[in-house]
Amino acid sequence: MPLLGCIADDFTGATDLGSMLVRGGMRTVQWVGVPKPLPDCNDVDAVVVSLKSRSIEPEAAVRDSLDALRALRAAGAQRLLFKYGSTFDSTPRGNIGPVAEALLEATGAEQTVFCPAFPENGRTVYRGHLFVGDALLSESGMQNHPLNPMTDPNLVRWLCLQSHGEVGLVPLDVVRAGSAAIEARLAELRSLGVRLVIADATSDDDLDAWADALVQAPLITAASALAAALGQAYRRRGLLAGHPDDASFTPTDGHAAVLAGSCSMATQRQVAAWSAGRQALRIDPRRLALGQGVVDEALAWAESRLDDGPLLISSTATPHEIEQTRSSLGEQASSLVEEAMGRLARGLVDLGVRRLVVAGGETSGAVLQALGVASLRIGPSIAPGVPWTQSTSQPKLDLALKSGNFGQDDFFARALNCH
Ligand SMILES: Nc1ncnc2c1ncn2[C@@H]1O[C@H](COP(=O)(O)OP(=O)(O)O)[C@@H](O)[C@H]1O
Ligand SMILES: O=C(O)[C@@H](O)C(=O)COP(=O)(O)O
Repeated sequence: MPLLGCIADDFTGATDLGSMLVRGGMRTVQWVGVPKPLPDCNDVDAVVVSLKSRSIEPEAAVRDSLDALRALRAAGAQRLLFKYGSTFDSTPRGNIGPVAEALLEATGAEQTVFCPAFPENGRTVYRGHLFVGDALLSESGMQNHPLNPMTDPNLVRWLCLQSHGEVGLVPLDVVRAGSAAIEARLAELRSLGVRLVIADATSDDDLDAWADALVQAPLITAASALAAALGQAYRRRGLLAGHPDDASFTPTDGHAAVLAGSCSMATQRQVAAWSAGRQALRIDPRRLALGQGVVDEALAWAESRLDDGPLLISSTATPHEIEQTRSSLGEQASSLVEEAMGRLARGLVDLGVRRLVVAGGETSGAVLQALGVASLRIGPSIAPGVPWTQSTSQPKLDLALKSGNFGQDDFFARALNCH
């Protein structure tokens, strides 16, 4: 029976979380949406439901998250974790605040923490301010995100905008005083009616302290890194019975390709590094909007080259180019590109691609939905937060869903072993 049920607001975030749960010693399955009928979950410690709820209307995100909660409860999950991006990807309207408040209501939990820190990937929270490496969130490149520009690094202020309730903070000095001090501060905030609490944390030891403090919590909201610490804390308390998974599988035979729809800075570097010496094609959203057969052209290009080795198709653009596209296409630019990425994925699989790297959370959601993948097994890690996964349905596909800002510059070549 799963101890922990997880709701992830995007698909790369879900595999990131799956990878960390496995690292934390939890036997984990990942569902793409809510499967019908529900699979048997007796032999797992954690179930992750991947939603595409990060950038939709807040009401729709709440509805999808509550559906996922019902399914997780029906599967027997006792505790709940709501996973969002370690860069707190959201807008002043949501969806982190509205979903968290709806989950508080539905679970009857009195309070929940918000812990986006992921120190191994440079995301730290100090005095409620989120840093990416040495830069404040709002100067990290995330201020230019096409869907959720992160223009304020102060998470207390940012979460306040999206929530009804008051937002509190457990600062680092309390965290460093240990889990009992954290619990005492949470109780004090509860007595003041503060139900939403930002968690300072700048190191993995801080996450261990948080995990110990939250071992009995019915509802936690966080990025993935806390999950690894939570798994270990659950085991220390004797809450996990089975042996951890060995996250390994035999790579599937077939062609390999990369689809990049992320415009994040790390993806821009990764696309440039790949394109410097390997097969690469760029698609232009403005040509997509004109209905110029861009997807068919790209698939014809791929068909004649797949035998020569892995190739990349991307829409990755600089902030300036995105601005230009947005001024001519408006909001529809993102959905046009996502729809094209879904069709490209289907076309590539028809051409024999069986190993697919996808860059971008929304992009991965569009691709998995287009491919009709229902659930994934978590495999070996390629970079912190990015594992290989394998689809459990036919045709068997190896999928690496890369969060926009994760991975080294040569991530694509590393993933596909083509150094
Ligand atoms: N050239 C482009 N112009 C405008 N939007 C784009 C372009 N390329 C991709 N997009 C859109 O930008 C969004 C990127 O989000 P996502 O895939 O989640 O990446 P990340 O993981 O970096 O956040 C997607 O909706 C994608 O369709
Ligand atoms: O926690 C993270 O940063 C990632 O798991 C994640 O969710 C990032 O989202 P995308 O950059 O949109 O892939």
